[in-house]
Amino acid sequence: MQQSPLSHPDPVPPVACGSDLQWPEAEALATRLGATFLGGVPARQIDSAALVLFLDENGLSLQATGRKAPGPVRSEFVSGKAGYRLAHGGGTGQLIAKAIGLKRTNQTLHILDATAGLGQDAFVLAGLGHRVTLLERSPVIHALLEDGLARAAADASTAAVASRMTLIHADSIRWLQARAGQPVADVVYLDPMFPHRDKSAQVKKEMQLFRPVVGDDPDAADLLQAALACARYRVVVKRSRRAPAIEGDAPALKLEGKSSRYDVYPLKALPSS
Ligand SMILES: C[S@@+](CC[C@H](N)C(=O)[O-])C[C@H]1O[C@@H](n2cnc3c(N)ncnc32)[C@H](O)[C@@H]1O
Repeated sequence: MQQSPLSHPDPVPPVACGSDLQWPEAEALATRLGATFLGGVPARQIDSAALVLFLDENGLSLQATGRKAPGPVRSEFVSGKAGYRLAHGGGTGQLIAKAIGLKRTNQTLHILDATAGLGQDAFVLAGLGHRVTLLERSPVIHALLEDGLARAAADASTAAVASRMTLIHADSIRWLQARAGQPVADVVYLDPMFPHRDKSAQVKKEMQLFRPVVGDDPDAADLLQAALACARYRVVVKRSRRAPAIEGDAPALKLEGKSSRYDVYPLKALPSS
């Protein structure tokens, strides 16, 4: 796994663990992140911090502390929504697949997901057979995703999909700018944070914990420009349905779903076979 110095300032919450079993791993993570290590203590009993990274037998999660805190957020591929979608998903009929531009199920591409987050969209794309390189700049979100991918790689139901996903810890703007003019992937996929996103209960809970860690991604316009200089065929941007397009070049195509929209910036026709 590649590491690189980051320019984005991130508030790093303290790290705690569920039992002595996870102690060495949790302590090593705290050292790596430069975070305070709280040892083995239930997250709900920690009053000193608003957020905590908590490692237990279910993996690494971001949790709010205190008794009335919303539930944990983790990168999860084996169970929950991602696992269900992999088993029962809509294949190339899904809006995200249409935005990427697939015409046939046997066509595979190299996709760069430059705003990896918890990896849910990248997992859908890798589930369709694509090779996905994931870039995430927040050390906290990167740690959650790294943990989710490791658990997916160890489970028979998700190992093949996880093997097509490569995670890199980097700021995508700098990473792409360093490669400007050379195609780094067939498609560059972006899903930056937006101040007023979806208000569904699940998204709300995730965002309550996510936003203090990653902020609002105010540099999304720079990211789009950097992506346009590095994609072979197209750049695809996910927005919430009513959000304006990212500032700068206008998308040539907009695909609207129930809550999300995909803005497509084509550069060159995709191969048809
Ligand atoms: C809305 S979340 C992405 C969610 C993701 N699509 C998923 O399915 O889980 C946006 C993420 O992009 C990351 N991000 C934003 N700008 C970035 C950049 N320039 N480089 C790397 N990561 C970036 C943020 O740290 C955040 O984790």
